[in-house]
Amino acid sequence: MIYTVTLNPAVDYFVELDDLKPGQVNRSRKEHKAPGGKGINVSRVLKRLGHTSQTLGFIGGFTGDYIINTLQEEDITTSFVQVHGDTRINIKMKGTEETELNGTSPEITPNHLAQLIDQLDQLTESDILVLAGSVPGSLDDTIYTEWIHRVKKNGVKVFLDTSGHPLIDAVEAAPTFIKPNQHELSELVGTEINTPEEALPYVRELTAKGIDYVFVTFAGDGAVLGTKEKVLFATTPKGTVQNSVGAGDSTLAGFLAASHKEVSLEEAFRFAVASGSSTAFSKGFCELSHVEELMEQVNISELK
Ligand SMILES: Nc1ncnc2c1ncn2[C@@H]1O[C@H](COP(=O)(O)OP(=O)(O)OP(=O)(O)O)[C@@H](O)[C@H]1O
Ligand SMILES: O=P(O)(O)OC[C@@]1(O)O[C@H](CO)[C@@H](O)[C@@H]1O
Repeated sequence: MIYTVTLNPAVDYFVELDDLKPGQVNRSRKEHKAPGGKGINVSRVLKRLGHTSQTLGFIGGFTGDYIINTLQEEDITTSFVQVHGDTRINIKMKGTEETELNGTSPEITPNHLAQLIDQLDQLTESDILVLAGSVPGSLDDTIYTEWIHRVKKNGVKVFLDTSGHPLIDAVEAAPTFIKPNQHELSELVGTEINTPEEALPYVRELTAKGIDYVFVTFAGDGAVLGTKEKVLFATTPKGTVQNSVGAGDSTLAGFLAASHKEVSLEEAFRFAVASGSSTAFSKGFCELSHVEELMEQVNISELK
């Protein structure tokens, strides 16, 4: 079973406006809401791609109820730990540019934390654990690192998608998979990375630490996937970006979905990139038929 952990879920509130004018009353043209948070997005995309998963993490209040109800309507199993405050609301504004305002997490107590750790301790070597998103302020930045060490003892494979200190710390614990974007990789290695070629030596360093898959995305400028054996480059399909929220989560979900079918590394890479782009070119998340269509535009080569 695939388990996704979202420590800090969100109701994503999408607002479309002509232009965002700071310091003025702005009025939206259109709005909608959706359950959000990186692990939850991975579960929702997996479902669209025909795979089941279970969502874990902390949730609370009326916003939490909305997330749970919507996921259950989509036939996704939820096993969140209930906390006392309200799950945050993240505002995603689309004017001439995309602007995001992500909220803070409700407080997570030691008791809540212990409940989630109990769930993680049930996982076994046939399970995959996705740890995705920011770490709430009431938890330690090293939490992903501790959990990677803990569940690896039981043979669990860990897919990690986070940024900043939690990522810098966790690479030393060698998760199975990481998916930094170009900026997150730059922060991780302490050097600005502008091109896939510049990423190559750092991707090699990371795989040498024992990370099986290092997947670096460059938005519409391609992606890099490194393993111990080789480092691949993929072009991204061309199209009009409608919404980049969840594109990276769709890439991760696409890679998981393809890997479950035991296809070649190249095919899994192609499917993952097409999944990310399908979401970027859609109002919501990707659809399988669109992903398959876009795969034809993804060209893979080896970086040397
Ligand atoms: N302009 C674009 N054209 C084509 N595909 C895109 C574009 N932007 C994003 N994508 C797709 O989404 C994937 C992830 O994009 P990106 O590098 O922005 O990651 P991210 O920052 O993790 O995403 P997110 O916006 O979800 O946080 C890319 O590998 C690509 O497949
Ligand atoms: O604040 P975090 O946890 O880093 O990111 C949260 C978030 O921006 O990530 C998802 C898109 O990847 C959204 O659904 C959500 O609002």
